[in-house]
Amino acid sequence: MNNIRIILAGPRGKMGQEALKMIEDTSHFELVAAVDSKNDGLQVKDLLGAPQSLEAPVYDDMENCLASIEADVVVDLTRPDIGKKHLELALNKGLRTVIGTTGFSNEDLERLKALAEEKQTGAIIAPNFAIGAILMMKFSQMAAKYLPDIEIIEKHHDQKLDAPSGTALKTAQLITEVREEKKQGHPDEKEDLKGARGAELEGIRIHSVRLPGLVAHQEVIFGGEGQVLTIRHDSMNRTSFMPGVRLAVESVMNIEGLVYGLENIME
Ligand SMILES: NC(=O)c1ccc[n+]([C@@H]2O[C@H](COP(=O)([O-])OP(=O)(O)OC[C@H]3O[C@@H](n4cnc5c(N)ncnc54)[C@H](O)[C@@H]3O)[C@@H](O)[C@H]2O)c1
Ligand SMILES: O=C(O)C1=N[C@H](C(=O)O)CCC1
Repeated sequence: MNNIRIILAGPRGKMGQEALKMIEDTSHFELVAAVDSKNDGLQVKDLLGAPQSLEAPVYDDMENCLASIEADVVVDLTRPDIGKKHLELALNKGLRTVIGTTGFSNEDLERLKALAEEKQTGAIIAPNFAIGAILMMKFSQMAAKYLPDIEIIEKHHDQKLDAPSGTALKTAQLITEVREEKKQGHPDEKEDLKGARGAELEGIRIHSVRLPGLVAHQEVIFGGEGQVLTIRHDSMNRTSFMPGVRLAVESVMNIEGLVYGLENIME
Protein backbone atom coordinates (compact mmCIF):
# COMPACT_ATOMS: atom_id res chain seq x y z
CA MET A 1 0.00 0.00 0.00
CA ASN A 2 1.32 3.49 -0.86
CA ASN A 3 1.71 5.96 1.98
CA ILE A 4 -1.32 8.20 2.49
CA ARG A 5 -0.09 11.81 2.78
CA ILE A 6 -2.14 13.74 5.36
CA ILE A 7 -2.68 17.41 6.19
CA LEU A 8 -4.12 17.68 9.71
CA ALA A 9 -6.09 20.78 10.74
CA GLY A 10 -6.30 21.37 14.50
CA PRO A 11 -3.08 19.66 15.69
CA ARG A 12 -3.12 21.28 19.15
CA GLY A 13 -6.71 20.36 19.93
CA LYS A 14 -7.80 17.44 22.12
CA MET A 15 -8.65 15.36 19.05
CA GLY A 16 -5.76 16.73 17.00
CA GLN A 17 -3.19 15.61 19.56
CA GLU A 18 -4.59 12.07 19.56
CA ALA A 19 -4.67 12.11 15.75
CA LEU A 20 -0.97 13.07 15.59
CA LYS A 21 -0.12 10.00 17.72
CA MET A 22 -2.35 7.79 15.58
CA ILE A 23 -0.66 9.06 12.37
CA GLU A 24 2.77 8.46 13.90
CA ASP A 25 1.73 4.90 14.85
CA THR A 26 0.30 4.02 11.43
CA SER A 27 3.09 2.89 9.11
CA HIS A 28 1.28 3.78 5.87
CA PHE A 29 0.24 7.28 7.03
CA GLU A 30 2.55 10.26 6.51
CA LEU A 31 1.91 13.72 8.01
CA VAL A 32 2.94 16.25 5.36
CA ALA A 33 1.63 19.43 7.06
CA ALA A 34 -0.59 20.74 9.82
CA VAL A 35 -2.92 23.74 9.79
CA ASP A 36 -3.19 25.54 13.12
CA SER A 37 -4.80 28.84 14.13
CA LYS A 38 -1.23 30.15 14.84
CA ASN A 39 2.39 28.92 14.76
CA ASP A 40 2.93 29.51 11.02
CA GLY A 41 6.41 28.37 10.00
CA LEU A 42 7.04 26.07 12.96
CA GLN A 43 7.44 22.31 12.67
CA VAL A 44 4.71 20.04 14.06
CA LYS A 45 7.24 18.52 16.51
CA ASP A 46 7.66 22.04 18.01
CA LEU A 47 3.99 22.10 19.08
CA LEU A 48 3.46 21.33 22.75
CA GLY A 49 2.89 17.60 23.28
CA ALA A 50 3.41 16.64 19.61
CA PRO A 51 5.42 13.49 18.79
CA GLN A 52 9.06 14.49 18.18
CA SER A 53 9.32 12.34 15.06
CA LEU A 54 6.80 14.47 13.12
CA GLU A 55 8.81 16.67 10.79
CA ALA A 56 6.14 18.56 8.88
CA PRO A 57 5.53 22.29 8.50
CA VAL A 58 2.76 24.18 10.29
CA TYR A 59 0.63 26.69 8.34
CA ASP A 60 -1.82 29.12 9.90
CA ASP A 61 -3.95 29.21 6.76
CA MET A 62 -5.45 26.27 4.87
CA GLU A 63 -5.37 28.07 1.52
CA ASN A 64 -1.60 28.70 1.78
CA CYS A 65 -1.04 25.15 2.91
CA LEU A 66 -2.97 23.66 -0.01
CA ALA A 67 -1.07 25.92 -2.43
CA SER A 68 2.31 24.68 -1.15
CA ILE A 69 1.86 21.04 -0.07
CA GLU A 70 1.10 17.88 -2.07
CA ALA A 71 -1.24 15.67 -0.06
CA ASP A 72 -3.82 12.91 -0.45
CA VAL A 73 -6.20 13.67 2.42
CA VAL A 74 -7.09 16.66 4.60
CA VAL A 75 -8.30 15.68 8.09
CA ASP A 76 -10.17 18.44 9.92
CA LEU A 77 -10.60 18.39 13.72
CA THR A 78 -11.19 22.06 14.46
CA ARG A 79 -14.47 23.90 15.11
CA PRO A 80 -17.76 24.09 13.21
CA ASP A 81 -17.19 27.36 11.27
CA ILE A 82 -13.58 26.46 10.36
CA GLY A 83 -14.35 22.84 9.45
CA LYS A 84 -16.90 23.96 6.84
CA LYS A 85 -14.43 26.42 5.33
CA HIS A 86 -11.62 23.84 5.21
CA LEU A 87 -13.84 21.23 3.60
CA GLU A 88 -14.90 23.67 0.91
CA LEU A 89 -11.27 24.72 0.20
CA ALA A 90 -10.10 21.10 0.00
CA LEU A 91 -12.97 20.00 -2.23
CA ASN A 92 -12.38 22.94 -4.56
CA LYS A 93 -8.80 21.70 -4.91
CA GLY A 94 -10.12 18.20 -5.64
CA LEU A 95 -8.52 16.91 -2.42
CA ARG A 96 -10.03 14.05 -0.40
CA THR A 97 -11.23 15.10 3.04
CA VAL A 98 -12.18 13.56 6.38
CA ILE A 99 -14.15 15.84 8.69
CA GLY A 100 -14.59 14.97 12.36
CA THR A 101 -15.66 18.48 13.24
CA THR A 102 -19.37 18.59 14.11
CA GLY A 103 -22.01 21.31 13.74
CA PHE A 104 -23.04 20.79 10.09
CA SER A 105 -26.66 21.63 9.21
CA ASN A 106 -28.71 19.73 6.60
CA GLU A 107 -28.22 22.71 4.25
CA ASP A 108 -24.42 22.53 4.73
CA LEU A 109 -24.47 18.81 3.99
CA GLU A 110 -26.54 19.25 0.80
CA ARG A 111 -24.27 22.02 -0.47
CA LEU A 112 -21.06 20.13 0.29
CA LYS A 113 -22.45 16.91 -1.21
CA ALA A 114 -23.11 18.76 -4.48
CA LEU A 115 -19.60 20.25 -4.39
CA ALA A 116 -17.93 16.84 -3.83
CA GLU A 117 -19.89 15.43 -6.77
CA GLU A 118 -19.03 18.39 -8.99
CA LYS A 119 -15.32 18.08 -8.14
CA GLN A 120 -15.49 14.25 -8.46
CA THR A 121 -13.67 13.73 -5.22
CA GLY A 122 -14.35 11.92 -1.95
CA ALA A 123 -15.21 13.28 1.49
CA ILE A 124 -16.34 11.71 4.74
CA ILE A 125 -18.08 13.69 7.47
CA ALA A 126 -18.25 11.54 10.59
CA PRO A 127 -20.21 12.97 13.53
CA ASN A 128 -18.73 10.19 15.67
CA PHE A 129 -15.65 8.08 14.95
CA ALA A 130 -16.14 5.66 17.88
CA ILE A 131 -17.12 2.23 16.56
CA GLY A 132 -19.28 1.65 19.66
CA ALA A 133 -21.19 4.87 18.98
CA ILE A 134 -21.90 3.74 15.41
CA LEU A 135 -23.28 0.47 16.81
CA MET A 136 -25.39 2.43 19.34
CA MET A 137 -26.91 4.40 16.43
CA LYS A 138 -27.52 1.28 14.35
CA PHE A 139 -29.10 -0.59 17.28
CA SER A 140 -31.28 2.46 17.98
CA GLN A 141 -32.49 2.46 14.38
CA MET A 142 -33.38 -1.25 14.74
CA ALA A 143 -35.23 -0.69 18.02
CA ALA A 144 -37.17 2.34 16.75
CA LYS A 145 -39.18 0.13 14.40
CA TYR A 146 -40.68 -1.69 17.39
CA LEU A 147 -40.54 0.97 20.14
CA PRO A 148 -41.24 4.30 18.39
CA ASP A 149 -41.50 6.51 21.51
CA ILE A 150 -37.95 7.81 21.87
CA GLU A 151 -35.93 10.46 23.67
CA ILE A 152 -32.19 11.08 23.29
CA ILE A 153 -29.93 12.36 26.05
CA GLU A 154 -26.44 13.34 24.90
CA LYS A 155 -23.77 14.40 27.37
CA HIS A 156 -20.49 16.10 26.53
CA HIS A 157 -17.66 18.08 28.12
CA ASP A 158 -18.41 21.77 28.69
CA GLN A 159 -15.96 23.04 26.01
CA LYS A 160 -18.20 21.76 23.22
CA LEU A 161 -19.43 24.55 20.90
CA ASP A 162 -22.34 22.86 19.09
CA ALA A 163 -25.63 21.57 20.51
CA PRO A 164 -27.19 19.18 20.01
CA SER A 165 -24.23 16.93 19.23
CA GLY A 166 -23.63 15.66 15.71
CA THR A 167 -24.18 12.14 17.05
CA ALA A 168 -27.63 12.99 18.46
CA LEU A 169 -28.67 14.58 15.16
CA LYS A 170 -27.37 11.60 13.20
CA THR A 171 -29.15 9.15 15.56
CA ALA A 172 -32.42 11.05 15.13
CA GLN A 173 -31.97 11.09 11.35
CA LEU A 174 -31.37 7.30 11.25
CA ILE A 175 -34.49 6.79 13.37
CA THR A 176 -36.64 8.98 11.12
CA GLU A 177 -35.69 6.69 8.21
CA VAL A 178 -37.67 3.87 9.85
CA ARG A 179 -40.27 5.80 11.87
CA GLU A 180 -43.06 8.16 10.86
CA GLU A 181 -43.07 11.66 12.39
CA LYS A 182 -44.78 11.22 15.76
CA LYS A 183 -46.05 13.52 18.49
CA GLN A 184 -44.78 12.12 21.77
CA GLY A 185 -45.93 12.81 25.31
CA HIS A 186 -49.31 14.17 26.40
CA PRO A 187 -51.15 16.10 23.63
CA ASP A 188 -51.78 18.96 26.09
CA GLU A 189 -48.29 19.10 27.61
CA LYS A 190 -46.77 22.56 27.93
CA GLU A 191 -43.39 23.81 29.06
CA ASP A 192 -43.64 25.93 32.22
CA LEU A 193 -39.92 26.59 31.86
CA LYS A 194 -38.72 27.11 28.25
CA GLY A 195 -36.52 24.23 27.06
CA ALA A 196 -37.72 21.80 29.72
CA ARG A 197 -38.67 19.22 27.08
CA GLY A 198 -35.44 19.70 25.09
CA ALA A 199 -35.05 20.24 21.35
CA GLU A 200 -37.28 18.42 18.88
CA LEU A 201 -36.52 16.72 15.58
CA GLU A 202 -39.53 15.13 13.86
CA GLY A 203 -41.08 14.43 17.26
CA ILE A 204 -37.92 13.04 18.87
CA ARG A 205 -36.83 15.00 21.94
CA ILE A 206 -33.08 15.66 22.26
CA HIS A 207 -31.57 16.79 25.57
CA SER A 208 -28.00 18.15 25.72
CA VAL A 209 -25.94 18.04 28.92
CA ARG A 210 -22.60 19.92 29.13
CA LEU A 211 -20.39 19.33 32.17
CA PRO A 212 -16.69 19.22 33.01
CA GLY A 213 -15.54 15.63 33.52
CA LEU A 214 -17.60 14.27 30.64
CA VAL A 215 -16.10 13.23 27.29
CA ALA A 216 -18.85 12.01 24.92
CA HIS A 217 -21.87 9.97 26.00
CA GLN A 218 -25.34 9.24 24.69
CA GLU A 219 -28.42 7.36 25.85
CA VAL A 220 -31.29 6.57 23.51
CA ILE A 221 -34.36 5.72 25.61
CA PHE A 222 -37.30 3.80 24.15
CA GLY A 223 -40.56 3.65 26.09
CA GLY A 224 -43.20 0.95 25.58
CA GLU A 225 -46.15 -0.47 27.50
CA GLY A 226 -44.66 -1.59 30.84
CA GLN A 227 -41.08 -1.49 29.58
CA VAL A 228 -38.16 0.85 28.89
CA LEU A 229 -35.15 0.04 26.73
CA THR A 230 -31.98 2.14 27.04
CA ILE A 231 -29.15 1.94 24.51
CA ARG A 232 -26.10 3.75 25.81
CA HIS A 233 -22.58 4.51 24.63
CA ASP A 234 -19.72 6.17 26.51
CA SER A 235 -16.42 7.42 25.12
CA MET A 236 -14.17 7.55 28.18
CA ASN A 237 -11.28 9.18 26.30
CA ARG A 238 -10.39 10.43 22.82
CA THR A 239 -8.33 7.38 21.84
CA SER A 240 -11.77 5.76 21.39
CA PHE A 241 -12.16 7.82 18.18
CA MET A 242 -8.84 6.94 16.55
CA PRO A 243 -9.63 3.55 14.91
CA GLY A 244 -12.54 5.34 13.22
CA VAL A 245 -10.33 8.23 12.03
CA ARG A 246 -7.86 5.67 10.60
CA LEU A 247 -10.67 3.79 8.85
CA ALA A 248 -12.09 7.02 7.40
CA VAL A 249 -8.70 8.12 6.02
CA GLU A 250 -8.16 4.71 4.39
CA SER A 251 -11.72 4.56 3.03
CA VAL A 252 -11.87 8.09 1.63
CA MET A 253 -9.11 7.13 -0.83
CA ASN A 254 -11.61 4.89 -2.61
CA ILE A 255 -14.88 6.81 -2.56
CA GLU A 256 -16.45 9.46 -4.73
CA GLY A 257 -18.93 12.00 -3.37
CA LEU A 258 -19.72 12.88 0.22
CA VAL A 259 -20.39 10.16 2.80
CA TYR A 260 -22.09 11.35 6.00
CA GLY A 261 -21.55 8.87 8.84
CA LEU A 262 -19.09 6.05 9.39
CA GLU A 263 -21.88 3.47 9.35
CA ASN A 264 -21.87 3.85 5.56
CA ILE A 265 -18.30 2.57 5.24
CA MET A 266 -18.20 -0.05 8.02
CA GLU A 267 -18.32 -3.61 6.63
N1 LIG B 1 -16.36 12.99 15.05
C1 LIG B 1 -15.94 12.64 16.26
O1 LIG B 1 -15.90 11.47 16.63
C2 LIG B 1 -15.49 13.72 17.19
C3 LIG B 1 -14.90 13.40 18.42
C4 LIG B 1 -14.46 14.45 19.23
C5 LIG B 1 -14.62 15.75 18.81
N2 LIG B 1 -15.22 16.00 17.62
C6 LIG B 1 -15.32 17.36 17.08
O2 LIG B 1 -14.03 17.69 16.61
C7 LIG B 1 -13.79 19.08 16.80
C8 LIG B 1 -12.54 19.27 17.64
O3 LIG B 1 -12.76 18.76 18.92
P1 LIG B 1 -11.69 18.94 20.10
O4 LIG B 1 -12.29 18.35 21.31
O5 LIG B 1 -10.37 18.47 19.64
O6 LIG B 1 -11.67 20.53 20.22
P2 LIG B 1 -10.50 21.49 20.73
O7 LIG B 1 -11.14 22.79 21.07
O8 LIG B 1 -9.70 20.79 21.76
O9 LIG B 1 -9.58 21.66 19.44
C9 LIG B 1 -9.91 22.45 18.32
C10 LIG B 1 -8.61 22.97 17.72
O10 LIG B 1 -8.92 23.66 16.52
C11 LIG B 1 -7.98 24.71 16.42
N3 LIG B 1 -8.40 25.73 15.48
C12 LIG B 1 -9.28 26.75 15.66
N4 LIG B 1 -9.33 27.52 14.57
C13 LIG B 1 -8.49 26.97 13.66
C14 LIG B 1 -8.09 27.31 12.35
N5 LIG B 1 -8.57 28.40 11.75
N6 LIG B 1 -7.20 26.52 11.72
C15 LIG B 1 -6.71 25.44 12.32
N7 LIG B 1 -7.02 25.06 13.58
C16 LIG B 1 -7.90 25.82 14.25
C17 LIG B 1 -7.87 25.25 17.85
O11 LIG B 1 -6.68 25.98 18.02
C18 LIG B 1 -7.87 23.96 18.65
O12 LIG B 1 -6.55 23.50 18.87
C19 LIG B 1 -15.07 19.63 17.41
O13 LIG B 1 -15.91 20.11 16.40
C20 LIG B 1 -15.71 18.42 18.05
O14 LIG B 1 -17.12 18.56 18.13
C21 LIG B 1 -15.65 15.02 16.82
O1 LIG C 1 -17.32 17.63 20.65
C1 LIG C 1 -16.99 16.49 21.01
O2 LIG C 1 -16.12 16.27 21.87
C2 LIG C 1 -17.65 15.34 20.36
N1 LIG C 1 -18.57 15.58 19.48
C3 LIG C 1 -19.21 14.57 18.71
C4 LIG C 1 -20.64 14.97 18.43
O3 LIG C 1 -20.97 16.17 18.33
O4 LIG C 1 -21.46 14.08 18.26
C5 LIG C 1 -19.12 13.20 19.30
C6 LIG C 1 -17.79 12.89 19.86
C7 LIG C 1 -17.25 13.98 20.75
